[in-house]
Amino acid sequence: MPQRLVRLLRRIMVALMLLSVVLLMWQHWGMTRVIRFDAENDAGIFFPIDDRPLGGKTVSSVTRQGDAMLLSCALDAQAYAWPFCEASVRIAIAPDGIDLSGLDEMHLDLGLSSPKGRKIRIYLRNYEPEFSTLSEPLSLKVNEVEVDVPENGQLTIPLRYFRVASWWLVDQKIPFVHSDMKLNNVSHLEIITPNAVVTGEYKIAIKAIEFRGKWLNLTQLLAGIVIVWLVFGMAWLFLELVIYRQQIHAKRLQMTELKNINRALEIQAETLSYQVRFDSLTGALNREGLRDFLLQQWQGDSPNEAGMSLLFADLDFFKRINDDFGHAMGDAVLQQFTQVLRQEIRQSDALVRWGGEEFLIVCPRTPLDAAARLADKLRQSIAQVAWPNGIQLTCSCGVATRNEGEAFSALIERADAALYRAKAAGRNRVEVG
Ligand SMILES: Nc1nc2c(ncn2[C@@H]2O[C@H](COP(=O)(O)OP(=O)(O)OP(=O)(O)O)[C@@H](O)[C@H]2O)c(=O)[nH]1
Repeated sequence: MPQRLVRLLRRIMVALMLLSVVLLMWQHWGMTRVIRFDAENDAGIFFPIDDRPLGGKTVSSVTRQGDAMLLSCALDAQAYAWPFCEASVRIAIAPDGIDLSGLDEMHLDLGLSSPKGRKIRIYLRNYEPEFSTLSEPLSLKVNEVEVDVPENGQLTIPLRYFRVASWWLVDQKIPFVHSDMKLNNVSHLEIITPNAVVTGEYKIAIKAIEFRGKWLNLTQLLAGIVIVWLVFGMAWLFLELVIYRQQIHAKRLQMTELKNINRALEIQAETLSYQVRFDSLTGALNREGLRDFLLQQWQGDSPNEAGMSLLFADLDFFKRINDDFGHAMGDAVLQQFTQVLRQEIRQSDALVRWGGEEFLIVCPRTPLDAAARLADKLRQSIAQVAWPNGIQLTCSCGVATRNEGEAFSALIERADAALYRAKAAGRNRVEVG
């Protein structure tokens, strides 16, 4: 992977680690969400309710008193079986309530004056379309707690302590599947006198109501962090995959290029090896090629073994062809001369251009008389060839057979001497050395 990209990904990873730690710390010590209602700003949402519509004689009112809303209640415990009075606080307008389900606790700043005890009931009324209707206030689910109000009036209640009122479930004939506590759509809060009451004056001063919690709970935050890490990890893996594929592609191209270069070098090596051993004009072996041939030849046989014959063939008056018809014609004649010689000799013989128009024919395991016959056959063939431009050509040949233990150079010298004699004797002849 390119270094720049790796550095960038590492930085992002470090940033994500820091962000995760910061978010977890913030969730633990901060991230506070507060929904607050107080007498000073929200006086209009407090209403008195009592038991008179149900046949009771309790009289209640809600008035503003300083920084609190005061529920004053003349409670008559005789006229009705379940006497009560309450301050109803409309925190939203049904059917659109407030979702308190993600919050942790409810805090009340209260004052209480009661003829008996310090208990109050609190209802959180949840609108649920499965059974709630706007025309029937009692159809909103009643989630309740009954608590003691401390002397200082600072009351904190975890929201999970609320329970659906059993009397409400019975009254409203709510099916079991809807009987769980739900605070996802709360439109009303009610602060009510307790269950067991005596006749007398009750006063509840409500300064503030707060719902407190976190913007995100720990589970939500952890889920979010895990998702972000998973996305980051997958993006990293995907990137690695893309880069890996690119690298493989580049490697393949490189391999193909190397193969091509290799092939070109092989061809070049083959060409060079050919050029080193063969004469470029005639295709006959050159002196290096002759060396190779002799080495191969002597791999099996002893170098001192007799029986190898050598023919030294040379075109007669070749110079004249160059002079009369030009050098190109001379080259063509040399090529044709080579072809004729090659056709006449055996596969196991070696045809070597010794220099200029001089050619050696090395015949392994060939006695002198056979070599002399071959030389004469060659001479006759050359004389019979139809050369270009009606040229008449002959060749002379010196033949020698290797004596046991004789150096190859000595054999060449003897064949050359025989050729010299053939030339001296008038050309178009074979002389044996
Ligand atoms: N066209 C051509 N001519 C070459 C080549 N190599 C050598 N020659 C020519 O061959 C000629 C050889 O001349 P000489 O040595 O006098 O031999 P010759 O004319 O055949 O005479 P004899 O051998 O005495 O019969 C020279 O003119 C060289 O320039 C070649 O590769 N191509």
